[in-house]
Amino acid sequence: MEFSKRTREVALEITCAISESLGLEPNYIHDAMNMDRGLQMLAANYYPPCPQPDHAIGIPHHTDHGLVTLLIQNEMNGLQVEHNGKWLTVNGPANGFFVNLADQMQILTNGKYKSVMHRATVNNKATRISIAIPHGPSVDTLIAPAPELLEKEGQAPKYIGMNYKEYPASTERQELHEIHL
Ligand SMILES: O=C(O)CCC(=O)C(=O)O
Ligand SMILES: [Fe+2]
Repeated sequence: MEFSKRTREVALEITCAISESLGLEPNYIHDAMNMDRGLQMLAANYYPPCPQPDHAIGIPHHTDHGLVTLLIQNEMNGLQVEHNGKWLTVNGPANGFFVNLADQMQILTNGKYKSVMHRATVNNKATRISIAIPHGPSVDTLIAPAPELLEKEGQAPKYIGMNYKEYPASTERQELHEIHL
């Protein structure tokens, strides 16, 4: 209980910083995404040693749903993020969180912040454990590019608005709902 409360505070602080970085009120994302009723989950991943790590994958490539995922792991690395078409291994910070931005953040910011493509590899030395704590809007929130941001930047929306609870079923293609003009 205390852990979920404290991790939620960290995630909310990150949304405040992102709001400010976009020239919006610090509470903009919190309020627009109804985060007082926001979805918080916890996924514990267990990756036993694998004799042929090059022929296996822990979790295939994906982006997370939601706004901000906090990730912690034991002393074994394994998370990889895609950057310029290459997979980069993340050196997990000792006693720290790795922060992944997720799909609804990309939609809300009209693509200014990207939802990171990532995957988990396995190794043949020791068990790896990771705990992912995704934070999302409340399930009944309409997620669309922030009108205030579009106006400020003079941009057209790049994504179609959608209720958050409809989102998981609609993304089997692993593509965000881009508007193709
Ligand atoms: O184990 C990891 O480092 C990644 C886990 C992950 O991507 C997830 O649970 O969504
Ligand atoms: Fe993930």
